[in-house]
Order: sequence, then structure tokens, then C-alpha cells
Amino acid sequence: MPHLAIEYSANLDGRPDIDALCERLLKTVLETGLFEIGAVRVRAFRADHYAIADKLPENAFVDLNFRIGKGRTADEKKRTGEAIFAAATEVLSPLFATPHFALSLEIREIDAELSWKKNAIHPRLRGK
Ligand SMILES: O=C(O)C/C(=C\C=C(/O)C(=O)O)C(=O)O
Repeated sequence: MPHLAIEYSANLDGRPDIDALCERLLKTVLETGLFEIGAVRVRAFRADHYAIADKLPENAFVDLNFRIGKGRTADEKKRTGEAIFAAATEVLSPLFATPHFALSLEIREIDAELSWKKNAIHPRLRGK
């Protein structure tokens, strides 16, 4: 299952709308054409405890971690990362207006030998 996890510092609550960010990133992942619709899951986690840089209370972060199966070329993974990062940068652009915000993204590959999955969504969506 391609999993896109958004981690964000609690002081960002409401800036931006985190549900809207999840939906925008789901759309972006699907638009690459590299991931099956029934497989993609995007979700966000609020970090209530953090210490950032020089510890100014305004300092904030969003970290994106995208776990995918093996099988895509280096170019496809790069294109995916660039698309996700561009979409996130656009949604989060107001936060770059002051020098207190950091955005990061990493793509990691899942080891097929050490992962297990069972998905009831695929049969429903593959029939469409
Ligand atoms: O291979 C993986 O674990 C990730 C993946 C697809 C996963 C599913 O289709 C699934 O969990 O149903 C991928 O396309 O990267």
C-alpha cells in the first residue's frame, strides 16, 4: 500500500486545513499515474511535542514520508517526489512568508519480503 504520512507540529493547527492537504496530496499521487487508486492512503499526524531549531514558538514543520512498493524507475520516483513536493509547497506557501517553517519529503521503498497486505478495496475499484 503506498502510504503518505504527513507529520506536522501542533502549532500549525488550522493553517492550512489538514484535511484539504490530505485530499490535495492524494489527488497529486493519483495524477502521477504510477499508483493504483485502491492502494493509496494519505493521513496526517499532529506532533504535540517537538523542539525545532532555535526554539522560537513560531517555528513549525511539515514532514512527508511516502512509503511505496518496489518496481518504479528512479525517474518515476523522482517525478513522484517532485509532484508531491510542489503540491505541498503550494498549499503551504503562506507558511513560507515568515522565516519559521520547514517542509521535507522522503520516499522510501517497502521490502516486499518483510511486508504483508490484504486489500478489499482493490476488487471493488478494479471492476470500475
Ligand atoms: O507494494 C506495496 O506495498 C505498495 C504498493 C501497492 C500496494 C497495494 O496495492 C495494496 O496494499 O493493496 C505500491 O504500489 O507501491
